[in-house]
This record gives sequence, structure tokens and C-alpha cells, in this order.
Amino acid sequence: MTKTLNLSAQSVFRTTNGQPLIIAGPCSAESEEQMLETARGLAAVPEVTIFRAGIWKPRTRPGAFEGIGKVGLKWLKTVKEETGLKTACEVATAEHVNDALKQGVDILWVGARTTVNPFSVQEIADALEGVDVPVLVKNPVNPDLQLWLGALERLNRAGITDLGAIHRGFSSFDSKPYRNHPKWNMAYEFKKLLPEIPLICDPSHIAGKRSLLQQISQEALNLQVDGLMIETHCNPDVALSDAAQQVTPEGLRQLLDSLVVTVANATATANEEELAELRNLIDYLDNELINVLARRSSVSKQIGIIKKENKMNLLQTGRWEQVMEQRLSKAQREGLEENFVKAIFQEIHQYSLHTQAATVVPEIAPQV
Ligand SMILES: C=C(O[C@@H]1C=C(C(=O)O)C=C[C@H]1O)C(=O)O
Repeated sequence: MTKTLNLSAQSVFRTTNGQPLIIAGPCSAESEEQMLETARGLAAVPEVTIFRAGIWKPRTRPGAFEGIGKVGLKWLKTVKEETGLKTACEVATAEHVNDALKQGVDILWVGARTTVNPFSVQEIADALEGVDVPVLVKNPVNPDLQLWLGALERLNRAGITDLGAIHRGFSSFDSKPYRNHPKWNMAYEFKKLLPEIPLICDPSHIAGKRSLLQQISQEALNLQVDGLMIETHCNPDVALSDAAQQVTPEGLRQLLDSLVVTVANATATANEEELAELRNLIDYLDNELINVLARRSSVSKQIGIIKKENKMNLLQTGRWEQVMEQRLSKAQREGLEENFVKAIFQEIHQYSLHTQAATVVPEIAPQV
């Protein structure tokens, strides 16, 4: 599929000073006081230019706080008048779009659970026809680049020319230690596919907890994202949604101060030789890794032949659990992170079973 996006030359989602765009504000609008107190705190953090607040909240299970609704839009307006910050909220239906625009919200975003559904995205696009308001599109909950692109295209066809994307991570069965797995290669692929669309990272939803925010924000900056959206609340511990992942405005200031903005095309002239030597070493080690993987795979195929000859199950759960346990404790002794090694061995095991299944045993091969 060819992509032809008609985008405005300038975007509110790109800064001109080389620093990342910072969007901050509570997960949910809860009360006028909470909004104003948070906004006043944020107005004192110079990097913050856009104030976010969820007005309608899609919740995984019913019964939780589902957003304050329309009244929160008035508070957003007050925030803008008092602080001069631009305002942003999530929209999921045509009615949300109409209400938000009526109250002068500056920027809209489409949430991950909406991006997955082309019907919903089209409904939003139709409601936006003829109104060129900046819109951000969060990644769909599943790592599907085409679905993400499709949502951007639908909005663009409706006439939205200032588009941005938000990387909020991906829901998965086992996303530990994250709330949503970042799958950084997806952000990387997005930037490769759509370099013209500013990409904002949402570390709050990737982290799910304050303690991971700094590391995730830095990893995002290392990927040269254009900005960060960080949930901020005047009193996070009593927040009605996402209490564990929100920071205070002061916490946000400290977090931003700790981040290093890397330069896209910086070179290491002073350490050029050292860098080249280290890269040679990486090349050598990667070759060794591949040699070891190939040897392991050939041993696994031999095991597969024995199993087929004896009508044994290819998957041997007891053995597999033992392998994983031993590899993880070895990894721990070597100072490697458990989640990393676990993910690699899960892939290795899947491939091992796949190659065993595909191995043809000559004596029992079907005669054609
Ligand atoms: C290689 C085997 O087959 C499968 C693959 C395993 C592996 O790659 O380590 C372990 C257990 C089995 O599920 C085996 O049975 O030993």
C-alpha cells in the first residue's frame, strides 16, 4: 500500500529548539481544583507546553471511574485561560469530537483501543471533516503498523493535516516488567515508515509505575522521539485512575532534568578508533552467537527425529521448564536481566519445536 499523506509544513508536535515536546497532565480530569492545581504546577515547568486530561475513560472492566464527562471540558478551558497552556483530550466518538471542539480543546487524541477499530476511527474522521485541528493517534493495542497508519490516513483524508503519533506500548499476555510492552522496534519501524509524522512517547502507559518512568523516557529519547506525554497529577496517590504511574509536577520537573537529549547525527571523533574496535568485537560475538544457534538447532533436529521415531510428543514441558530455570539462573549469575533472557529462550524454544516439526524422518516420510 502506498501512503500519500498531505501534511502541514509546520506542526504543533515539533519544537524548534531541538528539545522534546512535553505534554503533561492528569490521567483523568477529576475536579476543577485538581485540574487547576495540577496545571499551575505544570505551568511552572518550562518544558511543558500542552496540558492533557482524560475526559472520557475507556476502562478494561466496568465499575471503575469512567471519566468525569463533558463538565471536564470546561475545566480544560479554564486551565487554558489561566495558564496559557494548550489543551488536549482523548476522543472516541463523534459526540466526543463535537463536545471537545465546542469547548475549544486545542488538540485531540485517539486512544489505543479506538485506533484498533477502523469503524470508530472513521466515525471520528467524519466528525472532523472540515475542521483542521491537530490530532494525535496512539498506537493500536496490538503491534500492527498498518492499522496505525490506516488510522492516520483516515484522519488525513478527512482534512486533518497536523498529525502526530503516540507510542504507548502494546498489550500482551506477559509484558513484565512493563504495563504495556514497549516493543521499541515498533517505534523504530514507525519512524522509518512515516518519518514525516512526529512521534511522541507515552512512558506512563508503558511503565505502569513511577519507578520505570525515567528509564523508559530516556530509552525513548535515545530513539529520537519528538516528545513525551507524561501523566501528572497534583496528588497522584489519590488519583481516580492510574494512581501508580502518575507523578507530581515537581516529580516531572526532576524527571525532565535527569534526561539527556541525544543529538541525531553526533559522531565520536575523539574515540573513533576505540569505537571501531568495539564494533569489530560485536561483529565477532554476533557471529559466534549465530554459530551456537545453528549448532543448537541441529542438535534439536536430531532429538526431533528420535521423538518422531518413538511417537513422542515434540513438546516436553518438564524438560523445557528445567532448561528455562537453568538458563535463567545462569543469566542471573552473569548479571543479565531475567526478562531479556526469558524472551530469547522463549523464541529459541519455539523455533526448536518448529524445526523439529518440519524435520522429515526418512523412514517414516510419506511416499509420494
Ligand atoms: C529439544 C527438545 O525438544 C523441545 C525443545 C526444547 C529445547 O529447545 O530446549 C526443550 C524441550 C522440548 O519442548 C527436547 O525434548 O529436549
